[in-house]
Amino acid sequence: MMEVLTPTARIQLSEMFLAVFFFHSSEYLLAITFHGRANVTLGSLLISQNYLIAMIFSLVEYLTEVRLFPQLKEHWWISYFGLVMVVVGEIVRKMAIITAGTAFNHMIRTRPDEHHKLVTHGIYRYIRHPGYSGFFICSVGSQIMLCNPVSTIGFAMVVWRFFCQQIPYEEYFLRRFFGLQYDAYARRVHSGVPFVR
Ligand SMILES: C[S@@+](CC[C@H](N)C(=O)[O-])C[C@H]1O[C@@H](n2cnc3c(N)ncnc32)[C@H](O)[C@@H]1O
Repeated sequence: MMEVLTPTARIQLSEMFLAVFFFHSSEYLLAITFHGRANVTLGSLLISQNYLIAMIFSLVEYLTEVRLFPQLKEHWWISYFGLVMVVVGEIVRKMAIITAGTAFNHMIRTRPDEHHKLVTHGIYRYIRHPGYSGFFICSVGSQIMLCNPVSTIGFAMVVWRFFCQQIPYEEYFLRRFFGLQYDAYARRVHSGVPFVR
């Protein structure tokens, strides 16, 4: 397949596959590091059905456009801007996971746990949901990197909408666990996701 692709497409698709591979393998390894092998399932790879559909859609868009409008993919400054977003998003998310440690789990905690402490230091001092913020930047950046206009808008809308629902749900439990301490923290620090206070 690589032979039928333009040199540009080979570079951009390789960057995409590397970014995806790095994202999932590092999420899994960090989950094992903080929670132990016995407590981590393949769910920590964060590959859901909806995610696979989005990735296939993005690939189909890329391959269609590279055939019909090859010039669209030659906007290297746009592509590199997307690459920078992917790297920045990854750094923000990994800083969140490393800072929160065992408090960062892939399933929202709905029951109090004596070992669960409110994290407000490190990157959480500046962003309330750095893990989500990083994911948002990284996923939108991946589509900008591919110069995929439809998927850029689609990913931004779908991921934003997901976090719009996820954050109030997660914070409902955080308020129950940490009460006024969480209220004060939430008043002080922005969520890190656009238009979600
Ligand atoms: C997938 S992690 C995401 C954490 C955070 N929303 C973020 O974006 O960095 C979800 C878990 O983190 C926990 N959590 C979220 N914010 C926290 C904080 N500031 N301190 C401790 N635990 C937190 C929640 O209870 C939930 O079980």
